[in-house]
Amino acid sequence: MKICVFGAGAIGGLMAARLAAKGETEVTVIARGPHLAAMQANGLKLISDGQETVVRPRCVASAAEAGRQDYVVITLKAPALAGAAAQMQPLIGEGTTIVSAVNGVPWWYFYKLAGPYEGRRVESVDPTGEVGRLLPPEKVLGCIIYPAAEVSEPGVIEHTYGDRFTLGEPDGSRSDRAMALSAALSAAGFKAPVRPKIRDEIWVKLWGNLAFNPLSALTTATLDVITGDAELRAVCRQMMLEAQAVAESLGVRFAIDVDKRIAGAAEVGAHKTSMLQDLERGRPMEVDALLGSVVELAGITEVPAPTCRTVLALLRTRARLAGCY
Ligand SMILES: NC(=O)C1=CN([C@@H]2O[C@H](COP(=O)(O)OP(=O)(O)OC[C@H]3O[C@@H](n4cnc5c(N)ncnc54)[C@H](OP(=O)(O)O)[C@@H]3O)[C@@H](O)[C@H]2O)C=CC1
Ligand SMILES: CC(C)(CO)C(=O)C(=O)O
Repeated sequence: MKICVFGAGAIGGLMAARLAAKGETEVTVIARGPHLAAMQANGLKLISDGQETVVRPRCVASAAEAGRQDYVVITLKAPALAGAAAQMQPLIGEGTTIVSAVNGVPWWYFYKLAGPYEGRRVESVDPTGEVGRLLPPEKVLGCIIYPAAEVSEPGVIEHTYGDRFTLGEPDGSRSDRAMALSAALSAAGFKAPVRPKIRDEIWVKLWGNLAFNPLSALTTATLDVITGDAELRAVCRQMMLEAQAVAESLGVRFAIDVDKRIAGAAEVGAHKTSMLQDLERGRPMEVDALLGSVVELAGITEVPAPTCRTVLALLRTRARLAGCY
């Protein structure tokens, strides 16, 4: 099985390192800059549970060098997707499965979503339609990322939490391609269940990101401060309730309630959200995938989302002024 991880930073590096260590799949990573150079020179180092492992997957700069793949796992930050979709074309053939492992509302969200919105485009993440054209939804397998990791120095991935990558077909089927990838990830030491309602899980993950990440970027507060402050917590809760109404109008069912989700985030403690980290490092922020898309879906479904809209306006300006949007 040929698996290419496109954008093998923290999450992609973690996945690639464990797959390569298992040795049952042919793993290629596509990365760039000093991180790629370090992996090519010294291998990919994974630090996890106090253990260091160095593996040597094929590390290349371009899809042309990697060639056709059985699976292309996209682990880019959301703002990089539209620009990178064209670069991925040499990886994609008739039998290729594209695994979308990017936080937020994905470009394929409305593909095979039974109901009045089937086939619509999510403009916030696919503004021109190019992403959907170059990465056709019928090739896509959804993936929710639960682990946490970071590139602590070029070529080195520090894995801090979690080992689950939930998979799911847009139509909910237990397809051969989903089961085969699940088996490969499980053999590499991850939990990789194939779920019938992948959009329900997208929303539970997104629920936290759409509220905590923007508020942390606006206030510079860590998760413990946001969830511990009555006023900020109320803003988060209101955003999450608005988002829940949007999602439910699209057929999503939440397995937990909003207060349980907030309590879960509070347990993470003094964590700087990824959006705050991106802001501090001057990197593109996942504004549209995490919140712009939710406000767009609120418009499509005609569900009022005034708090989400207000926070989005503030966040866009904050991100623009920092050169991160
Ligand atoms: N890290 C985490 O703990 C978690 C991350 N996620 C989500 O996972 C996704 C991936 O995040 P994460 O792994 O942290 O991101 P990273 O920034 O660590 O990894 C993305 C990598 O892709 C590279 N890249 C970007 N564009 C290209 C390109 N055109 N060609 C080759 N390489 C490219 C980046 O290089 P460069 O650095 O040069 O831009 C970077 O190395 C995001 O949606 C994130 O929100 C979800 C849960 C936890
Ligand atoms: C804040 C947290 C833990 C949940 O919203 C997260 O996933 C992030 O930092 O992006």
